[in-house]
Amino acid sequence: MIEVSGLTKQYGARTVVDDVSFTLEPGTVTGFLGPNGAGKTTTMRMMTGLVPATAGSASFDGRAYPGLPNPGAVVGTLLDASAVHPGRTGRTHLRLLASVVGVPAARVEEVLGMVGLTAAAGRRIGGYSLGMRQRLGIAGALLADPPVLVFDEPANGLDPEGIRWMRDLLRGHAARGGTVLLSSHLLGEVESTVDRLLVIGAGRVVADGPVGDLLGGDGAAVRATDPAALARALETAGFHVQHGSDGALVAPGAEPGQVGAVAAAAGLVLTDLRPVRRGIEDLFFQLTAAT
Ligand SMILES: Nc1ncnc2c1ncn2[C@@H]1O[C@H](COP(=O)(O)OP(=O)(O)OP(=O)(O)O)[C@@H](O)[C@H]1O
Repeated sequence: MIEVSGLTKQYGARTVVDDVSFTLEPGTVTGFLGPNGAGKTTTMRMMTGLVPATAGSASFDGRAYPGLPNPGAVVGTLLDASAVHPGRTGRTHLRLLASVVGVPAARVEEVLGMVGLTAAAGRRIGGYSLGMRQRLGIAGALLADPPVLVFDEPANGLDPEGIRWMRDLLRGHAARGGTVLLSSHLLGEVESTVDRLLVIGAGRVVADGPVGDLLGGDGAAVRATDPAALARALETAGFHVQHGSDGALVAPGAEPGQVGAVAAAAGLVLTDLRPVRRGIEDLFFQLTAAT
């Protein structure tokens, strides 16, 4: 288990991470979400000893990262994918890392295959695309098959296929009992990957809980062949009805099943029915307005 307790970082008079505490359980993927500058990277860097904390602590099964005998075998980090020597090939870079974390060179070929870089392994990193650099960074994090992965904005530069691949990788890791923390400023990027959201704003944790609880159904959007009749039926059934900008009707607070039942009872034909979920931006503004 990972325990972060009261982590705080001040740069001069500015507190950029303010008393951040959370725990991460094995078998889960946690999304660390917040807008640019919220303090995600700084928190992750403090957790992994890259920057000293002004106050507070982070421990991995009871030990601080710098105190781990072989940190790379416990925590795989993706914290700055550009911090690699551009003149080296991907393979050389990983072989150097492998010697640091104490894994055989054969493992380099395995992780190159896992991240889809086998064909590009002999090329210089300077010629890699951003997505390829991300994949190389992920390969490095996976080298020692660590139980914990701490990834900062891993979707950066990845195309939709790459994002799907990463989701499978991280979900697979958690399914095998691993612990994953991944940051993003876009909910859509991580929504289907994570079990839990940890939302940070202006250096403080503003929400922490299962995705469904934080972003649960907030209403239903519906289209019908006779929208006016549907609007009347919904209002008669006690739902408030709004006209969405895209022509759909929106019933705040309604479950799609309730809307479907009203339509069925009124003999109306629906052409589209889906839950409306508030985005991270709405959630974020609501949470920060409340604090
Ligand atoms: N070395 C530093 N010196 C001074 N201020 C810093 C330093 N590093 C980060 N900050 C500031 O700390 C705040 C939090 O930055 P951080 O990179 O942790 O945010 P973030 O949530 O990761 O944002 P992003 O999504 O933009 O990466 C920002 O205002 C940033 O300017």
